[in-house]
Amino acid sequence: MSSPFLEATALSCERDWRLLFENLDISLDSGQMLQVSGPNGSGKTSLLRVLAGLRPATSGTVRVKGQPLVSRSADLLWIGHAAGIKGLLSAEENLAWLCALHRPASRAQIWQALEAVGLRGFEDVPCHTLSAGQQRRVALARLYLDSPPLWILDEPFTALDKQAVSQLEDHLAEHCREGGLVVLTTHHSLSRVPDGYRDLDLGQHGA
Ligand SMILES: Nc1ncnc2c1ncn2[C@@H]1O[C@H](COP(=O)(O)OP(=O)(O)OP(=O)(O)O)[C@@H](O)[C@H]1O
Repeated sequence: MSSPFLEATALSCERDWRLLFENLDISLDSGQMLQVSGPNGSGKTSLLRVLAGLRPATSGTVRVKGQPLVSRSADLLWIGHAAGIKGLLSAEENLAWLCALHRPASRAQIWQALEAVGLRGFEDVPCHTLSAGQQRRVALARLYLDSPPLWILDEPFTALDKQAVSQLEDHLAEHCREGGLVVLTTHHSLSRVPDGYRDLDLGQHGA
């Protein structure tokens, strides 16, 4: 039997001597979406960072395709709750830089991705002059470029208007339908979820 794409076993996480969650098991395969929910401070971001290999768990293991997770794994795309873009660079430059680190993209592909997130005409202005929602769209444009199957997204809907929220929901569901996987946190209640949707409430499963 093949291993799940993402498998976390007996995960526990402590921060500042506080136990956020313990003994958490997660198994996720192609087509599935996991929404990590729970109150502020319950450990959602901490869990996502552990699953993305950006911080160690206090105990437990994370495996991707049966292998121990390595930091900067090429199998996953992480977008944190801060837009994570450089204000002095343009939208195009930000994406070119991020893509160069992971999966190179041509100028035409980057412009297409920016168009997909409604940023046509804003490709070459410095990002610090964009609104918060536009800056979020720059970060999310990576979801419209060649990307790994597993997307780990911390509060991706922050600052987006209604139309952009709806578009992103559709895009995430489509990614799952096409065999991708999504792990996300959001306080927004999703109105369209794929068949393989699951919720993990750290308010109930946390420590
Ligand atoms: N860099 C840090 N150093 C120490 N403690 C931290 C750090 N980041 C977060 N924490 C603590 O870990 C706990 C969980 O934080 P986390 O950001 O994972 O929660 P969250 O569920 O994502 O919250 P929110 O819904 O507010 O985004 C909080 O009590 C927080 O104070």
